[in-house]
Order: sequence, then structure tokens, then C-alpha cells
Amino acid sequence: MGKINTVSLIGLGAIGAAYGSKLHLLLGDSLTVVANEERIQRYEDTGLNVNSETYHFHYQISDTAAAPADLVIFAVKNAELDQAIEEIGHHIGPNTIILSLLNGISSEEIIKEATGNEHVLYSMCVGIDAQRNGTSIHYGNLGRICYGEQNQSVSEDVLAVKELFNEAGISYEIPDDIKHSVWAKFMFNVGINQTSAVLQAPYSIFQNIPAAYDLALAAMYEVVTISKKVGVHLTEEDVKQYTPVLHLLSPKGKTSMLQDIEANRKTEVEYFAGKVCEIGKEFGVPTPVNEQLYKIIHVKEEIAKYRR
Ligand SMILES: NC(=O)C1=CN([C@@H]2O[C@H](COP(=O)(O)OP(=O)(O)OC[C@H]3O[C@@H](n4cnc5c(N)ncnc54)[C@H](OP(=O)(O)O)[C@@H]3O)[C@@H](O)[C@H]2O)C=CC1
Ligand SMILES: CC(C)(CO)C(=O)C(=O)O
Repeated sequence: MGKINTVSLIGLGAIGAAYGSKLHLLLGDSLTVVANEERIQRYEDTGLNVNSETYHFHYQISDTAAAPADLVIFAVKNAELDQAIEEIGHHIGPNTIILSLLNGISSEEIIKEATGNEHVLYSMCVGIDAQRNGTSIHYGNLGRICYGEQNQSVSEDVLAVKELFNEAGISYEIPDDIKHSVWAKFMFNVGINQTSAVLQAPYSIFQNIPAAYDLALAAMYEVVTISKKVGVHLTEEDVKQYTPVLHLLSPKGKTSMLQDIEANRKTEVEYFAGKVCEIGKEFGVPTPVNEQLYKIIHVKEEIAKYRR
């Protein structure tokens, strides 16, 4: 792949709109947002408001024919991924590079398996505190997108994405070991997203009340333990590296999981505690903190359904 000229994006929520707005400023209509008619109608009615600027993206209805894009970006929630893969299928050709900005440790494998595409890079975003209210998105920090090849090579695809991000003004990092970085981010999400959802607490609580962050740490240490069983080997150093990340987030900001709870949406608990408990069981490692978080967050989802 030479230069990336066309990008298709699916998922115009907090993450998709935040990074999509940067790409739109660079690419104009060469950035296509793929969605069904109902969503497109909603986006066209008001435009997308990102940090008080209104954006009108170029939209394409999901089941219409399309030329493959140079780059496809997934920015939906984990439970929405299978449907999104199907709906953006026309935009994926044999040479299309794919980035998945979803949290968790499974989306890249799922995309590879479903599409047979050989240009899926491993990626995640870190240090971003994007919040969504309907079609209005606000972020204090855009953070950076960490990405790379699983085999750690600096491939043509990696370089093409680097050029795009440089031109769009999107901060990025190409870590030496992207799998390790994805797991470290997973560890942080397992801690902060889940405890924030249970405590219904914004980042300021974790920044200022050590006992609150201790709860998150207890869940994170279970990820450190299971990571050693799957050959990733997270360490105390990885845990420590996330303390400054937490302190850079906007104090009033909320994790994506707390936003889901407050908006009565299904959360990503299956992909956080659910995954930790699954791997723990496989290797005979107890994961009591995540077991409790899993149960409590499920009850919160049930309460939301009951109230609806
Ligand atoms: N928010 C944050 O600060 C961060 C989030 N993340 C991760 O990024 C991922 C996305 O999170 P976030 O942006 O917060 O989630 P949001 O819920 O804000 O956004 C997801 C968007 O995807 C849309 N969508 C779902 N299915 C489809 C589909 N089939 N076609 C088109 N659009 C679709 C949803 O539309 P609709 O509302 O109409 O259903 C929604 O707008 C998650 O994995 C999250 O964990 C990572 C880092 C930080
Ligand atoms: C790390 C954090 C909490 C913010 O970037 C996140 O990934 C999320 O809200 O899902």
C-alpha cells in the first residue's frame, strides 16, 4: 500500500467522531462514514457536534456497493462488531488496511477471521477522554492511537498509516510490541472502566481518592497474573505506567463503560471481566475481583432494562 487516499469508518460515537473529525478535515469526502439509513438520517438531521464544531460527514448506506477503501476503521462497541463487519464489507478489498479502535483483546482476531483480510493492524487508543451525548461529542484530550503489526515489523501498511496520521494531526505511537501494549490497555480498562461503572464515578474520584483507585488496581492485578499464562507477561511496570495516563484525563470525564451505564446501554463487561474470568478458568487461576465486578455490572444492566 502506498499513500492512503480513502478511508471508510464505521461507528460515529465518541471515538469514531473524535478521530473522524480530524480525518474529515484532511480528506473531506474521501472519508466515508458507513451506517444504515436510520443512523444516517439522525446524523444528517443535526450534523455531528465535536467539541462545539458541527461536522457534516460524507455518508454511505451500509448495504450499497462501494469501491474498497485504502483504510477501514472500526469504532463500534465490541457487541456491535459482528454486525459492523457485515455492514462495511463492501469497503474491504484484498489490499485494504484495517484498524480496530475497540478496547479489549479480541476484535482484531474476529475481524481477521470474518473478512480473511491480511492487512489487519493491531491497535487501540490511549489517553483519550471522549464523551458522547447523542450526536454531540466532547473530548478534553485526544490521546494517541497505538498500532503495529503483531510480528513487530515496520511494514508498508504501518508506514502508510503513519503518513496519514502525520497529515491529519493525529498523535500515534508504534510500540515495539503492540500485543503487549494492547494487553496493558486491556488491564487498565478492566480496572478503571469497571470500577467507574460500579462506583458511578468520573476520573476525578480515581485521581483523588486512593481507595477508589485501589479497587481498580485489584482488578488490574488479576490481568497481570493471567497475562503470564498467555505469554504476554505484564509487570508492575505496566501497572505503574497507567498512573500518569489516568491523571491526564479530564477530571469530569467518564469511562466509556460508565457512559454506557448512564445511557442505559449494554456495557462491554463480557469483553473485560468476562474475558478475564474465561482465561482464569482455562488456566486454573482464581479471578475473584473480576467475578464480582462481572456480577455487579450485569445487575446494573438488568436494573437499567427493568427501568426501561
Ligand atoms: N469513549 C472513550 O473515551 C473510549 C472508548 N474506547 C473504546 O472504543 C470503542 C467505541 O467506544 P465509544 O466510541 O465510546 O462508543 P459509542 O457508543 O460512543 O459509539 C459507538 C457508535 O457506533 C455506532 N454503531 C454501532 N453499530 C453500528 C453499525 N452497525 N453501523 C454503524 N454505526 C454503528 C453507534 O451508533 P448508535 O448509537 O446509533 O447505536 C455509536 O454511535 C469501544 O470498544 C470502547 O471501549 C477506547 C478508548 C476510549
Ligand atoms: C482508558 C479509557 C478509560 C479512556 O481512554 C478508556 O479506554 C475508555 O473509556 O473506554
